[in-house]
Amino acid sequence: MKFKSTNPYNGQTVGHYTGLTEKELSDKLAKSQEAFESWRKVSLSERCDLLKKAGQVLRDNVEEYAKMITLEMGKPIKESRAEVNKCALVCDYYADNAEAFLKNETISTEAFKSFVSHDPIGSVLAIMPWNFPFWQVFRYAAPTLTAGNTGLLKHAPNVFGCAKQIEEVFTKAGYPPNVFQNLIVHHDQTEKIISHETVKAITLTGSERAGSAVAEIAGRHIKKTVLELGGNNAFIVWEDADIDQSVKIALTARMLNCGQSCIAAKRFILMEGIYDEFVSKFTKAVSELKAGDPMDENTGIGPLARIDLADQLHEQVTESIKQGAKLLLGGKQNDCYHEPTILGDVVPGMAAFDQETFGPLAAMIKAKDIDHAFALSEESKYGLGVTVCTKDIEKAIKHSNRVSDGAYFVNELVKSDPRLPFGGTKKSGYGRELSKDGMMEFVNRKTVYVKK
Ligand SMILES: O=CCCCC(=O)O
Repeated sequence: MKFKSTNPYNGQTVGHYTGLTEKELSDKLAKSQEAFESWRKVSLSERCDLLKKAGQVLRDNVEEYAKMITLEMGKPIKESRAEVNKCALVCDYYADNAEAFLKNETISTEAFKSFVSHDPIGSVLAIMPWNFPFWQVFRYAAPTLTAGNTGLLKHAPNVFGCAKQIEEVFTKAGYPPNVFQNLIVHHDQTEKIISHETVKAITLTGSERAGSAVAEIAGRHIKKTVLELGGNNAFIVWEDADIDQSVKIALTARMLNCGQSCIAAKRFILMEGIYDEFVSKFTKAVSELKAGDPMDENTGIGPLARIDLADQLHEQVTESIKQGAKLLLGGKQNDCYHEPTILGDVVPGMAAFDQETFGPLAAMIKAKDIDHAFALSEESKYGLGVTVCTKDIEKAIKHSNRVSDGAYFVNELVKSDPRLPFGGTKKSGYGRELSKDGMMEFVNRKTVYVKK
């Protein structure tokens, strides 16, 4: 099978890739198992040294990798560089902390000795999306490989060039062969990979539909999954918030990566008293974003990664307007490009409220008071994260238990950080990435009990 990646900005072909035959795939799976047998015996300090080197390879080649990201999925080049550098950061983080995370945990009992050890489990398959094509892979690979597992990557077909480069990062860093392998495969081959005896667990970042399909197959084979799925984050602005600062945060929260992020703020829930001021300042800020070629240093907003994504966003805009939302800015689509769009007077029942919108569309929603704002925020099947903007920090902290999502950020956009657990609730998935939690997902926390 042949694959092709295409620059969404100009439609030019970026690369051609040949898919693995069934025989090649079986060979790669066998090699992954073989590599695991020796990789698990490599000392932790050596594994950490290699991870540090991987971070250095990323830093040394930031321009080349950032260029591939931008060419394949249209992210503005400055954001692509930031993504590659963040991958280097997550390598450093686990290289520096793996020993502390993986050390035996003593638990006192009546035994002579009792403790929990952290053993690797084998090959972990990652099914990853195109929106942060490097970051999503490194945040799984850094802890998972360092814990002594081997990695298999099934990346999104529109970023197979990135997938190839990621495999090269590990090779250049000096990892033993087959500890990390990129699999150029079609979706149809996924079931075979998941059910193969070599694969012990699966991590997926993607849509609710993909998550459910993968978890179903994995469940049949009693294999663990970590799922990081869609989101419809609320960005709540209280009456007392610093509006200029909130607008600045809101702009990045919604427009980073051209809005193509699960944790992007999508529903802006504004107290009635500040609704007009926030909407007018936010509209001005969004209208000043410079659209254009994502390879251009000054571009703030590029195309969406594929035309079907722009079509889908446009449908959500059109449907919401039919349902009564007011078009305040943008609204037009041209191939993969969709104008940054703001809809006012959005209420539950409209597409822009109920559905995840994966692009530069911001829904402005009025709330009567704080209780109403939290009630609106909770009116979502997703649960990735919520932002609250306010000057009353203590009150905001007190209200953190009103949010059932996986994250609650005050005066900051919901973002991932290697030091903090990352993941969702409800239809946003389960399990945690990053921090110690992320490393614990794919180890056998083994109870050791020793009696004299
Ligand atoms: O679609 C999910 C985006 C996650 C971005 C991040 O981890 O920062």
